[in-house]
Amino acid sequence: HWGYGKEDGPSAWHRQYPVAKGNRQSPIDIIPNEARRDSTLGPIFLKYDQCRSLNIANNGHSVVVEFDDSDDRSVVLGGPLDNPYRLKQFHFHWGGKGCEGSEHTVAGVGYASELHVVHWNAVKYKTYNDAAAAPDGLAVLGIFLELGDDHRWLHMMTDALYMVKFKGSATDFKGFNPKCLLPNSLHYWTYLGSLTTPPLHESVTWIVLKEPIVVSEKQLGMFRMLQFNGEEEDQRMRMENNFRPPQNLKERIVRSSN
Ligand SMILES: NS(=O)(=O)c1ccc(O)c(NC(=O)NCCCCO)c1
Ligand SMILES: [Zn+2]
Repeated sequence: HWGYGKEDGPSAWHRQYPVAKGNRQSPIDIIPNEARRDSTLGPIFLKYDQCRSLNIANNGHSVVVEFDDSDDRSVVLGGPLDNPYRLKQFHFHWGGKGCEGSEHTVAGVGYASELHVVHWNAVKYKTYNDAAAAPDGLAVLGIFLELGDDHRWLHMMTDALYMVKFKGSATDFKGFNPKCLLPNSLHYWTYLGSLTTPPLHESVTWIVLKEPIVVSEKQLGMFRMLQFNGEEEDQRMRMENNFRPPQNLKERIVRSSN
């Protein structure tokens, strides 16, 4: 199975997932001066007030909070999107102690972590899995995390991490609204890309916010109590450095909101 180690990590994924060498892979290095300011790009709107979080889980690659996506109660719309995309889950990617951990980089500089809020096109596709394999199936909001003071609300999630220490563990996680994890500004870069983990489907319209949120080293350190391995496995592997490095931009341009 794939992972983030020397033998099963990002440089090996192409063997089982040849699309890893495709033309619209993610993440990328975003170069602000080369992004095309596009006046036709409107603001994005995040309609999360009616969202219903269900559970928090360790899937062996990250920690994921899942939402009830049985109707259009919580969606992202506007910006580069032609219709509303339904909120499905959010998860994080992070580094080891003090080293980089984001997936996208900005002019070659990485952040300590990156939050991905995943939405799917339920107007055109019947299921999330169908959407995840379609070129306009997913819209993922990328939010950078930089180190500084404690984040006021992140503790609501990090307090639950001890319940999902091992791969395959999950627990109820109700009443969490990801709006509390957004920065002040919704200015963004957008480009067409892919899932950053296998199966690496080229199905994502990326919307990467320019303004990071701030979390403390202590809070980010809580993520590293998680493990890649299941409880019954004898090899204990701390969950960290679960990020794919930037991929070739190929024939793409990155657009910038105003
Ligand atoms: N990082 S991402 O581009 O935002 C992203 C968004 C949605 C996804 O579905 C995946 N990948 C995924 O689900 N892979 C299946 C195996 C994982 C659980 O076993 C990655
Ligand atoms: Zn991700």
